[in-house]
Amino acid sequence: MKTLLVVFHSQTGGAAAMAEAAARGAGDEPLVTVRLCHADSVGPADLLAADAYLFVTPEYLGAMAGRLKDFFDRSYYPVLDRLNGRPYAVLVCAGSDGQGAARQVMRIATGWRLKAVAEPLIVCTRAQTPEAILAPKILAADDLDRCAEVGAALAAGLALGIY
Ligand SMILES: Cc1cc2nc3c(=O)[nH]c(=O)nc-3n(C[C@H](O)[C@H](O)[C@H](O)COP(=O)(O)O)c2cc1C
Repeated sequence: MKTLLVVFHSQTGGAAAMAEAAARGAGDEPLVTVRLCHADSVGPADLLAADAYLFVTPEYLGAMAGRLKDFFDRSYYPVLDRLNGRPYAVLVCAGSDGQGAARQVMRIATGWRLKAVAEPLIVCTRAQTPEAILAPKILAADDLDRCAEVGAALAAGLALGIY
């Protein structure tokens, strides 16, 4: 049995919905156990115990969410050189951009020598006003389907041992 660790943070629900959709997609693969975890609740031991990773974050101020960054800050050196070659993907929920957050996560993953198995998937909510940005997010079904596909592809590759 292989384990896929999905690590996320979310404030208004968008990234949480993306993480849940990806976990659901991955969950269809019987040979893979999926752990869906908030970034605050996981650390180095959880990374070492998993075989693949999905990092899911909102973009805040051009960067990944601070709570996901804290997870990386706590975990980076304890697992350095111990995750080499394991597969991962990044999902970002953004208002209108998302590239900065994706780039930051990928840079850390490169330091860990993880292997990207997909381009970062960015879902934009198009929220522009303070009220819209702070409102709970309901994502479109096709965007959630795309998240589920990333989870399913990662889990299938893991089960088949192709990474
Ligand atoms: C403090 C703050 C900063 C934000 N900065 C950006 C940004 O730099 N780029 C962007 O595209 N969206 C930005 N947004 C919009 C969020 O990425 C968007 O609302 C997203 O849905 C947040 O994910 P969540 O629903 O999981 O909390 C920002 C939102 C907040 C609250």
